[in-house]
Amino acid sequence: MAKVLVSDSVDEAGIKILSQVAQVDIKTGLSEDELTAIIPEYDALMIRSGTKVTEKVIQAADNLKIIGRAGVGVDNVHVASATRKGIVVVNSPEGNTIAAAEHALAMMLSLSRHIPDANQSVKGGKWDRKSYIGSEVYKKTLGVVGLGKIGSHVAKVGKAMGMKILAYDPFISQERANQLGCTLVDLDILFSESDYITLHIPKTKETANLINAQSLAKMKPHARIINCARGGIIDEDALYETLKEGKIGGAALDVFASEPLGESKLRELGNNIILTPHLGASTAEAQVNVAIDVAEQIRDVLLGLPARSAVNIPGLSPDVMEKLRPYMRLAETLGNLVGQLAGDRVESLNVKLQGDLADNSSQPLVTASLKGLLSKALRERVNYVNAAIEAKERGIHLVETRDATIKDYSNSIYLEAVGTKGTHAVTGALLNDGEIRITSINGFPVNVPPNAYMLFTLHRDVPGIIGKIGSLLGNFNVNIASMQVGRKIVRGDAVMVLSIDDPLPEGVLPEILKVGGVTDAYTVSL
Ligand SMILES: NC(=O)c1ccc[n+]([C@@H]2O[C@H](COP(=O)([O-])OP(=O)(O)OC[C@H]3O[C@@H](n4cnc5c(N)ncnc54)[C@H](O)[C@@H]3O)[C@@H](O)[C@H]2O)c1
Ligand SMILES: O=C(O)[C@H](O)COP(=O)(O)O
Repeated sequence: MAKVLVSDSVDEAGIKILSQVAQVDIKTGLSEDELTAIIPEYDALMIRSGTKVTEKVIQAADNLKIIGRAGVGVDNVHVASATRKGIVVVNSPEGNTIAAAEHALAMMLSLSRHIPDANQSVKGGKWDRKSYIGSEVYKKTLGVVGLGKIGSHVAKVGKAMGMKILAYDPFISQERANQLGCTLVDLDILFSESDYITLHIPKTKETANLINAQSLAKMKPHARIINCARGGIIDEDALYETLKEGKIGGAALDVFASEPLGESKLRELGNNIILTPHLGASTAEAQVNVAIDVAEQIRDVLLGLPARSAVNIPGLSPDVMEKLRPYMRLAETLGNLVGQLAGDRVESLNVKLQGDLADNSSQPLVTASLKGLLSKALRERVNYVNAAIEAKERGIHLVETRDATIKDYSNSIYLEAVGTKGTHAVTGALLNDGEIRITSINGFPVNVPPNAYMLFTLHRDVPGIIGKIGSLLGNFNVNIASMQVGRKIVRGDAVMVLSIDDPLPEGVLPEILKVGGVTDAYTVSL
């Protein structure tokens, strides 16, 4: 039975789903070394933001097939290492959108009405109504940095509260901004014109310290800034100085450059800052959503099905996947075949998707072809996640072409590879019952199913050759299951495809090559 490690606290609904297909171990609070020591036992890992899945952990994860992040941000996972190792990384892109947006809105209202301090004051025995005069958000300007899922919801609610919404997001269309009633502006304008600024962008190389002393200096003296996105997007030292000197109205932070927040000058500030311990996704509803979403994906991947929200392989809708699944097998088989014919050190692979496969949704067939091609060298180390990266690292030049006009067998895949044994090309298609047929070898038409052991010869189409090869195989006690010859013109060049019951014994291939008229011969195992 597969084993799943759950190393952060996730909702029971997720554990129930995982338990249907796997042994589930819940071990939270592990150090990097502790996690590295036990990870080789596991097929899947389920985490939230607490577990740091470092390169070291991934290196040790020899059986891991999937890392499921019960939430949005995968910045705590070394995704590049996971991809290289063929581990799928999935998340729950929408499960906590509303929770995070509502937390940002709660922060905005808490700042504007001094809720945390007023609460402390009353609990401390006071009845002070003068110190907590607030300000309304109505008719104020809200600047949303990042108009993605969370930013859009914040913008909608802000709009409903009567706020004017400015937005900065270089990747969002004017049309989308118009739909949301937002005015797209550049970051400088957003900072200088907003009364409230809320961040909803990922932490990337570009966004690290995006909000720094210069941007904070552009804010209006009473303006407030909220970060419920990721720590490290605001320079915490610059924010501390700005707040300490009273240059802006306040700040509310749910996320920090280093978490859990240790000793920090931010804790010393007074009532102009609100700090929460990364609570954006912490609602009962969001935790059920993300746990179910991610557990279902882990279950599916363990059962050999695709994941719907993989961050390191393209996600496919179920209907596209349904159409492609049989062709993935075909592409992989043909990749494996052409790779064996082309020999070692394949330099290039041309993948031509024909007929109805010639649309963009068929892209995974290119990956499947690469997986097949590399399977001889990499065996089970290559999969749909790392095939493209492994091919690139080996310097394999990939050419993809599409031709919707080629309709023989209605949908077919043509692969051409160049390797140490020269240029070889194969075409394959599916019969109505889903059976694979190899339909051409090096341009010679054939119609053969793939077989575990096969022998291909290239020869002159002259009388006697087939008989000679047949008796040679007989002498070596090789049993032929099926045989077919493909030729373009009578007495020209031809290809012979033999399916045999066992691997070809040592020494037979050189004997076949000695038969007069045989120009080349290959054994293939599919
Ligand atoms: N505090 C929490 O508990 C919590 C919960 C959920 C999500 N988050 C975080 O909130 C953030 C937003 O999540 P989301 O689901 O809305 O993501 P999303 O991908 O839907 O939206 C992110 C938006 O940021 C934009 N963007 C990217 N780079 C940008 C840049 N340099 N400048 C401006 N805009 C840029 C993108 O175009 C996109 O529209 C993420 O960092 C996520 O990890 C935090
Ligand atoms: O990216 C996210 O989904 C949030 O930061 C939530 O993190 P959490 O799952 O640790 O609460």
